[in-house]
Amino acid sequence: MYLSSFLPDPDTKSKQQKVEKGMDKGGGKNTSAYALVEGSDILKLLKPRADFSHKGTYGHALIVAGAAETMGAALLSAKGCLYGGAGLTTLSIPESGLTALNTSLPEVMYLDRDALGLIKKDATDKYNAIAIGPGIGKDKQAEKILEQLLKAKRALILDADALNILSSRTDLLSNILPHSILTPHLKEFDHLFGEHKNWESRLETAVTKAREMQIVIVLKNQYTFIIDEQGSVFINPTGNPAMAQGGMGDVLTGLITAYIAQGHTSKDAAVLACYFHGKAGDELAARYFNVTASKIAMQIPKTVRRILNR
Ligand SMILES: NC(=O)C1=CN([C@@H]2O[C@H](COP(=O)(O)OP(=O)(O)OC[C@H]3O[C@@H](n4cnc5c(N)ncnc54)[C@H](O)[C@@H]3O)[C@@H](O)[C@H]2O)[C@@H](O)CC1
Ligand SMILES: Nc1ncnc2c1ncn2[C@@H]1O[C@H](COP(=O)(O)OP(=O)(O)O)[C@@H](O)[C@H]1O
Repeated sequence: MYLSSFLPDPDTKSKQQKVEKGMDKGGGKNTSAYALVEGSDILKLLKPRADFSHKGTYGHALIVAGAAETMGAALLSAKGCLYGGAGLTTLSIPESGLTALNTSLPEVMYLDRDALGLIKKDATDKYNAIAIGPGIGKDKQAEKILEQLLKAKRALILDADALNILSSRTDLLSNILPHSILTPHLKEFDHLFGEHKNWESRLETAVTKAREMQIVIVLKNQYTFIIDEQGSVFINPTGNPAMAQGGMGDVLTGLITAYIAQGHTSKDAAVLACYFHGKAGDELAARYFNVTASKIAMQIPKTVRRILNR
């Protein structure tokens, strides 16, 4: 299998670049740097829900998301996190979203956005995973919140508007801690790291940046590329065009946050989340012409159960 099968570009030199099946074979020092994620890899990564475990066992996730007009993005991320199995999920949104949160996701806790300004390193210690970005907007207030969270010196999951803010505040890039996860789609990636003529060069930049910054980059597309801190590329084979609807990335961010909260490494959390997100979409697409982001989130526990039962 060649890299070109996973890229939309028709005519790149990547035709010759080999992709190994399975995460064990690819990405290692002496083997191909491109590995196709398989169901068997996922089974090895999943942690069981153990006897005598409780909500504390599965971590506390904080998601900073939403603005008055884009509260939906915040709710979708929280939904992804909840259905992804985090022990506790706290959503930091503007107060105007509180009723919507309590009525649509009663399991999720609320942290007032203004209180977030008071967050110091100690206050973030109680969270096992912190994500910021979906629907927060790009205004000065959103910029300030991002800056403050970066100062808390925690690895973060950075998505959507957090990436857009970073594109215009590149001085903040140096505050991103190792093992943080960036989840750009094509446009967000190019805004952040410069325009690219094709996917192959975009992928090369992603590998360079992931190594340089010691982060994980989830470069979203029909086949999402997960690039780890060593620059190894894991290709996610699940997902389909029925999923091409707004809010899909917000759910993915929540799901990644859930896996980090449950104690996975950044690379494993990204691989698990992308695989199940796409797999849930594939299962739903067998019955529905298009699938909504909410439906994907709610499908996740069924998809995980089915894969474990195999
Ligand atoms: N219910 C809600 O409140 C929703 C809020 N959202 C949030 O709203 C904010 C802005 O989202 P927007 O959709 O306006 O901006 P985006 O930057 O996500 O998309 C802008 C445009 O870029 C193009 N684009 C996106 N992905 C692409 C890809 N993979 N390849 C090629 N072109 C691509 C599309 O034409 C799209 O209209 C984000 O923070 C996002 O999280 C969205 O997630 C949608 C749902
Ligand atoms: N054609 C497709 N095939 C597979 N996955 C897709 C397809 N279209 C979108 N997706 C998935 O949906 C998500 C879209 O993310 P993003 O563009 O950030 O959405 P949004 O900003 O609307 O939440 C990504 O995870 C992407 O892989």
